[in-house]
Amino acid sequence: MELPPKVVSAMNAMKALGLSWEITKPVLKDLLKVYKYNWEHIECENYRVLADAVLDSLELMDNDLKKMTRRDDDLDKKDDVENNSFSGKRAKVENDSFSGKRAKVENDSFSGKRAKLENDSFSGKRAKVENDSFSGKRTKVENDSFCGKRAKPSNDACFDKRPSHEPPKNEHKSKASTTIINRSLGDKSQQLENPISSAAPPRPLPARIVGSSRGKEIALHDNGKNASTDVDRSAQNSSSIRLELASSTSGEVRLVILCDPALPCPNFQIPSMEILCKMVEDRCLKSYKILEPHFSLFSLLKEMCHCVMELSSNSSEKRGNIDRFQGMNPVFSNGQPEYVNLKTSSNNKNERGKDADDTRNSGALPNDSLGLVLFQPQHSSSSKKTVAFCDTDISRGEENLKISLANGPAERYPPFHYIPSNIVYQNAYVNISLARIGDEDCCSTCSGDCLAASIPCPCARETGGDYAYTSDGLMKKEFLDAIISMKRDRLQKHLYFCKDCPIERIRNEIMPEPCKGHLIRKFVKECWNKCGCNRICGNRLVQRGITRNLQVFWTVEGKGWGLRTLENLPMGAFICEYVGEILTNTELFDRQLLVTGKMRHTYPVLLDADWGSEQVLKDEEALCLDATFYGNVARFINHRCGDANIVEVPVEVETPDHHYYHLAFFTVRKVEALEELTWDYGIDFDDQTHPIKAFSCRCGSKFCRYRRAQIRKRSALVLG
Ligand SMILES: C[S@@+](CC[C@H](N)C(=O)[O-])C[C@H]1O[C@@H](n2cnc3c(N)ncnc32)[C@H](O)[C@@H]1O
Repeated sequence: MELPPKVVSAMNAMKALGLSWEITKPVLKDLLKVYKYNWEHIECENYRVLADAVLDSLELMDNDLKKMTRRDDDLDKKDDVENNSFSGKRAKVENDSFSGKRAKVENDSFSGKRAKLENDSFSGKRAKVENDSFSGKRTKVENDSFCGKRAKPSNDACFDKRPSHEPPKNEHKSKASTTIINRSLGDKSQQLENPISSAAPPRPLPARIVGSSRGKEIALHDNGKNASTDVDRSAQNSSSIRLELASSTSGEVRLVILCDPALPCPNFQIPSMEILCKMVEDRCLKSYKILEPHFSLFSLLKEMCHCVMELSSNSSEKRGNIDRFQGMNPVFSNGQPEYVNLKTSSNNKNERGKDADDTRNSGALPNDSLGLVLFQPQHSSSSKKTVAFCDTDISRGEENLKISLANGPAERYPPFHYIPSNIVYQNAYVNISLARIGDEDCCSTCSGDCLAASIPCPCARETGGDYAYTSDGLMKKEFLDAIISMKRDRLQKHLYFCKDCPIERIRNEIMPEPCKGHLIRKFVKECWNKCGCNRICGNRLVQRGITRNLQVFWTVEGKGWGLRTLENLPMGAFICEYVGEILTNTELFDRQLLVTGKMRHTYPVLLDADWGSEQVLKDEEALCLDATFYGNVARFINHRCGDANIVEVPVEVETPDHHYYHLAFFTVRKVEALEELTWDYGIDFDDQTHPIKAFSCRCGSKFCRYRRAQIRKRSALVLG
């Protein structure tokens, strides 16, 4: 029978990742069921959800095989073996592939915290958490993904896959969450644990706006005195993060976000309100194409409050109360539950006459506030969290333009010294002297703008007799294309192999391995001080520094900080140079040995053009740039496999040799404002010998090499 085109496309996409039809088919089948045959979810991000689900199923098969082996050895656990025979496990693998996938999607969108947030053990969720005993998050998510919308009996059936003798590991944790509630809400907890619905019928729409796009359920409650008790229990039962909206007849409206602390999630961090808002706003913009320029989550929440008031009291008189709704405050935590206070009182005093901000530290909610409450899970209460509200220039005036920092966790902002141009650390030999620049390497007879002259000057020699830049200050397409194709073809032909490779020498002085090859680079040569042209000559671009509006921001994919543009960029636009300390490779190697604990290196770059063309390069001539301690904005550029939107171009400015040069980033396509700028670091994720341990790539590209490497590894484990 001929397969539907959508199925064929999905299969082909998986095949391209090395995943066979046999492995993909059952997973896809289940995914379609879960998503009610809505292909949109499955197709987005080049079938990312499907790829994750298949990967998870492979992993589970692998785990199951391992478990089986262990169990085979253990005669006392005969029942276990029966429960987990390969065929019996099949259903489990398929189911888990979904839950795994679902967890992944949500992790992706909430930078690792989602899986945590997703678990709902607040008040009425006790039974559910008790069921959740199979293996932490996964089983819990399985429930949500598979059975969340079903009637209770089938819900329970989902959990029955757990061997009956396994203890309910998380039972005690649901108690912990209750403790938090009581502690956090004080006398309000009872109201929130037994929420009572509004006099008006539950309104699914506002709930959807705030929390549904990833399948989150939101309970809309009213804890007012005159309300009835027909809460939307189904939503409550299947929810994992809840936003409670409570209003009273006295005009108080409170928004409460409840996160479950029940399951261990060492990386759980409460996001800053500003980041949270930004993220939701970005999503809204993306999903709903909201064009209103002043759209903000807070306005939306405020609107929600208005609606609650209007619906619950049938009166618009109380709007005044909410109109005094104020902006959020930065949140600082010292182990207390964190919340942001949306004050109803214009003088910021609560009814006890205390400054409302003080309640941040008391752990109690002010009685007269609109509290947007973020509960901090108990297990991470000791970790210090700060929220950065920086509207600052991270370059401290060193660049032509301010480089802003969008809000993010302040404690995660790296301690480094901003420098606008490279600086020699110690032993690197960088010979910058006018004497080394011959007549053929400069244009001393030029004047004004070289690009305006009818014949290209000697400085264009390096780029084949034509300038690499257009008169608009962009890199020419042909030049960009050549650079990109050389980078892509690295395995084919564009590599130099040293006789005596400085890198291999450092790794093993006595028995160095053969050189792994160095990329042959296509250089740009800019006019410089010995040239007759002026400073605004079109062949001086990189040396004039940053001219685009850039911003460092906290990525949602879990990549840490990243760099984005605040303006639309055409193809070929210069972004910035990679600036850092100029080190010899030995110095870099020594540094890496010294790095301890949580200290992380940025990815250093080797200035390795032409190494292979030299006989033997002395250590002090084989250079690299390290931006860990001293660097510029480029240290925030994250990696993307294959289809990054910027590319690094070697640029010769002060020296005619290729030991030391500048590495400048140019866009390879149009980039829209607010898009992250990414660069392919050229990492080989299979290379275990690289001095810097590769990270788990979360670039999200369909060309992701890390993902492929993982697939290869797992397939090898499972299949052979
Ligand atoms: C040059 S820094 C980039 C800025 C970095 N994200 C930060 O917060 O400072 C390189 C580091 O960022 C992280 N990173 C970059 N690209 C990544 C990706 N695609 N996936 C996951 N982590 C990434 C890795 O920890 C890497 O070592």
